[in-house]
Amino acid sequence: MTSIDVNELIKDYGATRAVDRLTFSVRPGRVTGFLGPNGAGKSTTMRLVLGLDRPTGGTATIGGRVYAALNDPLRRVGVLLDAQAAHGSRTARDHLLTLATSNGLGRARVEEVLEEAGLGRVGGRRVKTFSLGMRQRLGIAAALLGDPEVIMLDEPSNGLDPEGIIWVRELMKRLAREGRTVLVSSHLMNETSSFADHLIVLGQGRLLIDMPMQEFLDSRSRPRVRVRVAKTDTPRFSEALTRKGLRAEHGQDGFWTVEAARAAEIGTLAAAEGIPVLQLIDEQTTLEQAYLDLTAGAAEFESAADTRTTRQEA
Ligand SMILES: Nc1ncnc2c1ncn2[C@@H]1O[C@H](COP(=O)(O)OP(=O)(O)OP(=O)(O)O)[C@@H](O)[C@H]1O
Repeated sequence: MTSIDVNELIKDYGATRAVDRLTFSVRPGRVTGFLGPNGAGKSTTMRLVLGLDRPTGGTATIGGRVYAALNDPLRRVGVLLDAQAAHGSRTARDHLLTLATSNGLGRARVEEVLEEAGLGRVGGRRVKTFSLGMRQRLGIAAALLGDPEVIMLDEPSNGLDPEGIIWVRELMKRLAREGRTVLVSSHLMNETSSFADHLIVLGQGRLLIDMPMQEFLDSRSRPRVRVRVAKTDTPRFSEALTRKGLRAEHGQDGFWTVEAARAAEIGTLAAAEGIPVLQLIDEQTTLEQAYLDLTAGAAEFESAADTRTTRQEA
């Protein structure tokens, strides 16, 4: 079985350290989600694994060998890096045929992957007439062409419609069930949690998380309660929460947000104090929020709005 192994990997572009002493393994038989904000180093890491760039330090290997040393690389590793890579004036079928014949693969395999990617009926159309989603499907078809043990997809759901997103999700799960090594990059935590068994998160070129998805879900998704009491009861309620060691914030909308607590606990506490509860809601911190908290500060580019909010809070 073939793993991708990254060991103490470093890549500098001038003064920018894009990848900073990364060490992790991508194992077969599961889908590994590869996440991080813009500029975190995901694409650079993938390019280094594929020998498209030279590391400044460390190693990146596939099945223990650098990509350039693999025999028959298309049959070992399937890659989607840039869906725009196909030549626009070629038909989708010709694009795949060129790849197939230069790698000793037959015409029948081209038809199989066209069908698999839902492009069976448009295989004769020129790529320049394709939507982004269709190009994405073509890129995935090309990645599957050599029936490879290792599949690396950079943002495969980019431009896909909801049906396409479900298709790519089911495809990745199936490839992993077949025992292949599947590495998929994304920006979106919620989306990744729908298909990945394992999670690797980067921030500013460094490894932030390398753990099973379920473990991340269990550790990051905490319960919390939103509760409202009368203004006159606010000081007593605040004291009661503090006595219980609960962390709470009082918002401008009059609600308290109590972290790591459930409605039953807060309702009982208020009742014991004789404080009428006006509203009480169980909440869950969302996965996307947990991910944003994790990568906060590691994002290279923040939107102007985000920066403003941070300043106001500071
Ligand atoms: N060819 C290059 N020359 C100079 N700097 C580069 C080059 N490629 C990447 N970088 C820099 O390396 C860092 C990591 O970029 P990279 O594209 O790997 O991140 P990413 O996680 O894939 O981001 P995104 O989600 O935006 O694709 C960034 O600071 C980027 O500007």
